[in-house]
Amino acid sequence: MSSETTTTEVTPTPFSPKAEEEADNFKTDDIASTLEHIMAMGQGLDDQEYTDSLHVLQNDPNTNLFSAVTFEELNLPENLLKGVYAMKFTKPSKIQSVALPMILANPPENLIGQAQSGSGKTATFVLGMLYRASIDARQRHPQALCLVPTRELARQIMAVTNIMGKYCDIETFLAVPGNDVERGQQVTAQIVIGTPGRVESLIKKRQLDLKDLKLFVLDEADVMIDESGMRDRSLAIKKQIRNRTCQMLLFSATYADDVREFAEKLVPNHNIITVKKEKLSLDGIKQFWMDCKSQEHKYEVLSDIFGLLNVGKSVIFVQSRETAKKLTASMREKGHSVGILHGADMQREVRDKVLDEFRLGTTKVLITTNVLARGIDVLGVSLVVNFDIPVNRENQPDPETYLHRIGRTGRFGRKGAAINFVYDNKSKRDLAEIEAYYEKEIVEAPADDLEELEKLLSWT
Ligand SMILES: Nc1ncnc2c1ncn2[C@@H]1O[C@H](COP(=O)(O)OP(=O)(O)OP(=O)(O)O)[C@@H](O)[C@H]1O
Repeated sequence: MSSETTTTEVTPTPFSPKAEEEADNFKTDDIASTLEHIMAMGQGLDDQEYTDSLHVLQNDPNTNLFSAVTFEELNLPENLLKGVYAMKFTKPSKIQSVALPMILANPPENLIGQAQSGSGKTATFVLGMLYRASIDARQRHPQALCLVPTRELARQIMAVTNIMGKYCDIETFLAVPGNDVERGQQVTAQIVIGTPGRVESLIKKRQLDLKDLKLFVLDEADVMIDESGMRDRSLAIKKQIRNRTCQMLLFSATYADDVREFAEKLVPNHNIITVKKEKLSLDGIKQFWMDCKSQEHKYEVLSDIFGLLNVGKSVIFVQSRETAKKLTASMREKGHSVGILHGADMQREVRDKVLDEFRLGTTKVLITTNVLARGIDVLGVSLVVNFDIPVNRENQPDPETYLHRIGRTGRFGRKGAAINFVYDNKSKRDLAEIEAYYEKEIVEAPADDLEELEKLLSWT
């Protein structure tokens, strides 16, 4: 089966003064348990204008947020329906209404799911996990496991699961480095969400037993099966599942052709939901390119943008941690308050704190690597800057990473913009290839006329 979707325009979501006040009063001392609170707060950030526009989108059959059915009509059990309403969702999106009947089917069905960034895939598989884990919640071992590529995404999905699972009598366990299980003890939680390395190590130490697993989810599935380290670990973990009828769900916004083929071999008797690549770019995200003339001049242009324009929360993507550090130093030297997050050589507590502060709005500009390119859902991100055009290990343009990066804005019908910095023939060629791949025009924006840029970025 296949589903093709498009989106139409809605208005942006300001960070409300009330939420900012709450954010100021909120201390992030206990990082591990604060995320749920922050995300629950985030649910209240939207204004009436957004809600009205969302209503329009969810009733327009041409959008990826449309659904012909209500959550009630999807036959969700009462406790899950209450969980959905705790998230303040009123109507399912297209992926939710198409995938949930397969996910909740009995006997369970396998699914390879694709839908645009920010269209509600997380809630789709989280409801699946809560549903399977609730069937016999008295069991004191894992029933559902979700593997993701980064600790940040694991924490986020855990928070969503805990909010949605408020009315289910089940426990969750976050399998990321730093969250240890006492020696001699086993994970008894019914739902486990984590990174492949940590999950594998718990299995090796006999602290995690997957023998009775009923549901195995790979989120950001294309990267989980494409990057050799992740793939090896994910496959080794899958081998530990002895329940032959364990349901498998794969989700991502992108699947390169060869990755999709591999996924199809990996998941037996699967249903598949696909989106054509020309339909993947969201109309709610304006895309621009800016000729910065030289690598060094990119630093000046970025500083000018944040010095002169009043942009909301922004994420700046760079290719390497060295560039992230250099750019952060340069921006701070010029008086900008920016956060930095990268995977390598950064303490995990610091990583958690940096992202929590960005969610709270304490930091408005975050400089990061591809570690935050996928899945991260922070309300109010109105601008993404590709300081470096994304390339793969062979130094070739990487359209999948591009789509995920820009998808940190324009979430669930909101509006946003992405600016791509180019400066030489290679970066221009790489971006042109990405533009051709998605068949969506990327418009030139001037690097030396910020008044004009402000007009281009505006949605009004
Ligand atoms: N039915 C719904 N009604 C209103 N908001 C929703 C609904 N479903 C999801 N959302 C919200 O939409 C936002 C994006 O959802 P989510 O993070 O699940 O997207 P995604 O498809 O997983 O994105 P990505 O491809 O980036 O991983 C979240 O803030 C989520 O709470």
